[in-house]
Amino acid sequence: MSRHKLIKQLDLEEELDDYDGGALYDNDENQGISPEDQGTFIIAIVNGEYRLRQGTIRVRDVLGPGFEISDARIQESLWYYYYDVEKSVNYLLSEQTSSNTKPKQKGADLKLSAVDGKSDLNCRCHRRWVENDYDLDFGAFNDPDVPIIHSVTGSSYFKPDVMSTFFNDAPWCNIPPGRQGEILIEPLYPPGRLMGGSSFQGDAKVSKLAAIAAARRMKEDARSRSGTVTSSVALLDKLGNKMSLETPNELEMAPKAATVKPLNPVQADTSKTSRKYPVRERGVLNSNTPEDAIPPVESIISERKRDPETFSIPIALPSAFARTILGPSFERAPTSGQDGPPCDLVGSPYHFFFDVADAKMDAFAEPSPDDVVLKAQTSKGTKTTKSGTGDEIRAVTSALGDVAISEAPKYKSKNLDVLAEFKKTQIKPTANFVVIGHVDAGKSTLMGRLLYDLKVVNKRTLDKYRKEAESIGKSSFALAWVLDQGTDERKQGVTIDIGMNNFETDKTAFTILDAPGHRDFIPNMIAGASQADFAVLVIDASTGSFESGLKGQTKEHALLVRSIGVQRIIIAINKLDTLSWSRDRFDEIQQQVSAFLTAAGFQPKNLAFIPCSGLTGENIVDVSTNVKASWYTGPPLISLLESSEPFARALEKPLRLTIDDIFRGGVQNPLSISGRIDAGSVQIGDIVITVPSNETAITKAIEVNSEPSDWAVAGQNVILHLANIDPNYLKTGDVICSLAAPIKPLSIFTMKVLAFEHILPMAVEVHRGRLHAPGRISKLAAVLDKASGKPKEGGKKVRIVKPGSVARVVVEVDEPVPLELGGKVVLRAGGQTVGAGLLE
Ligand SMILES: Nc1nc2c(ncn2[C@@H]2O[C@H](COP(=O)(O)OP(=O)(O)OP(=O)(O)O)[C@@H](O)[C@H]2O)c(=O)[nH]1
Repeated sequence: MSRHKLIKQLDLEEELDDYDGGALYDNDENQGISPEDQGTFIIAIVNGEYRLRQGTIRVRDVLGPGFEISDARIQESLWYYYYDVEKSVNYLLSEQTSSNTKPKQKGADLKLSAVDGKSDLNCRCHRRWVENDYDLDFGAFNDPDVPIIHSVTGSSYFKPDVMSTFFNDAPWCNIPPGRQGEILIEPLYPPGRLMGGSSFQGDAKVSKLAAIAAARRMKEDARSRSGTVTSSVALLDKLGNKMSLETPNELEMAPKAATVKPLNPVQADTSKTSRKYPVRERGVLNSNTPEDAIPPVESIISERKRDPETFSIPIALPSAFARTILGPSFERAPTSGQDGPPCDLVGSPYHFFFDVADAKMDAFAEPSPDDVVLKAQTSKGTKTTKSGTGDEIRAVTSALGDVAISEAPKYKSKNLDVLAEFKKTQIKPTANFVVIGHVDAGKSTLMGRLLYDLKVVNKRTLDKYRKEAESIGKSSFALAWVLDQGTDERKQGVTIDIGMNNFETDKTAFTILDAPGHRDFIPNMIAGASQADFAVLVIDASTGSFESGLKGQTKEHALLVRSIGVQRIIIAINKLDTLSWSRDRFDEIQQQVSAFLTAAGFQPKNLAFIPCSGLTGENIVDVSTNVKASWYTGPPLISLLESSEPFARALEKPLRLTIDDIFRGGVQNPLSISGRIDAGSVQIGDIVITVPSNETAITKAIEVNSEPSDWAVAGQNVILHLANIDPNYLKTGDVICSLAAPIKPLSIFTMKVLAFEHILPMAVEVHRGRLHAPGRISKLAAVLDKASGKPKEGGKKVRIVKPGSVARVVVEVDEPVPLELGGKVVLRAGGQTVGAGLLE
């Protein structure tokens, strides 16, 4: 029911007119009220008004016409008794009786002592009455049975001595607003923070982020002071200011340099210390660390030490919680003054840092970095000259002998010749194949069977899947569960995302990319197809299923993989066990599919047909021994897979790796990405750049097929563990490139497209691997001749491209995308694939 309807029902438009809601919402304090809350608020007020009016009428009825009383008085008692008519009447009657017998007295005559509104609630109420010089009804005031008193001005007040019963009649959480303001007690000190103590106020308030930053710095200081790093800011300033991080090896040092911090909080006044440590900011090396943006707690503290008066802030004792957690050092009473930890930090999280840093690590307890250098100079008899640059450098250089930077670069590159390494290792040829086809054609079951028969999956695991599948009434899907690992996939018996698995034969290392067949998950299918070297098209041969599949995703998937660049396709005519291995059916399907695929651009030599049953395992790893299937004399599926051409690795090209997935949160490797290396190579310590965010990252570690490796090359499916990059700059579909030759992201491009549906200038989604970018076809440049690839006669005046035609179109995307010349792209609109092709 809408708000307006409700108000109408109450017939209270008048009340609404009188109510100045606008003024209320103009008030700053109420700017945060949502429209819904405003509605509720208005209704609450209107309801209250309504109940007051109704109550007034009923009270008057009960009191009778002879009882002289104002509406306001009745409504006050109704308000107090929470619209209870009976209580209000009783009260008004008793009030009338007492006012007839007891004299009134002026409030100004009232003498009250100990008026201290901060601590004594009763006195606070008294003070208010005295200050306002209200006329009070002292008869009622002295009567313990009367909880409320009235001034002669008509206002009501609650008696202080009945405060203990003040809320007795009020429902919890629904205390009338008029009774809330009077009992507010201002806190004596600022609200407690994490450890329950006080904290800074006003401008000096420190954010949680600053607290974390302070904690981190303190930890680093503590580490550096324990002797591992004896380098200094001054020394690095002398030498390191001139550091430029143009080369990867130098950049490697950046994080280490940045870990060398000022030795104590006072020194950390960033306005004075010029830090020149280069850090990355959106892919650019510059001299401002992100920490500079965080209000440094040390600088606040040093300010406080210098000018304690400005920062004289009320102090609270540490809370019991803080004392319990942090022990007896927190027991001491807070102090003020310049020495020791800032008094107002006692009991706050920051105090802990001071306890450690100030008490245990006096900033000047050890020689300063400059002292180290001077000592070194003296001990080696070197003289510093004022202007002799060479001497100065020599002095500093000799001092370096005393400076032990114990932290070795963490992700040191072995500077391997990766291509030579690759040639040496004699890795098996690898091949990725995508399994495509209409929904429920039996793709996952077929692959599950293949892995089971190859002993990649053991019997125990399969028995477990069988049991679990049976328990949810999906026993026929047990083999499919080898690939379908998601809970939803298993519950629904439908593949949703690409299922990946690896297996090896004597000749080749394969990666299976099991695509979802359902039309809703075509974008995921595209992601799998774009990583594939060849495809296995699974067709459900059973009656009616083949026909509906051909109209559906059998056709769409085949066209898609072809447009993406797949040239070889194995067609598994599946579920022949349901047709008693009918050769006729097999021949019929082979004929139709062959005609369609050659029309779609596949060469007949690149097509291979096989009759099979994933469920029974016939013709998968071994040739069927079934007599009914004896008409098939060809090889089993595994042999067809092995006979695929080895993937031609683009080893010499710059690194390209499309991010397939991003993993966050591991302790050792907080940020990792997975994907297939399309081109080039990568090794540990390499600096890579992500496109389109243009962020650099260090390759911390590499995994190839779940095994750690120092390097990886094109064609391998890898996990890269990255460092020195904010995960927010990474998303699936982005491309990891070599620093030397990154992709230039495109906002507009021309492509040659095979139309699946009618194409006109229209909004589309651009798909490439996991990349999905909204955009539009802004221009139809020409319709092309399929054979020659040249514009057809009159093909330049094109308004619409028919399905099956090839056209040149201009595509614009909302955000720049990492696409390159020759890149394969799919265009979809309204949940349908409208075309696919390559960038020109
Ligand atoms: N009789 C018979 N049934 C099969 C065969 N292969 C698969 N099935 C059944 O077909 C159903 C679907 O199998 P899936 O392997 O999930 O099919 P899919 O193509 O992977 O399905 P999506 O990935 O969701 O498109 C299951 O009930 C399987 O048991 C087969 O060779 N013979």
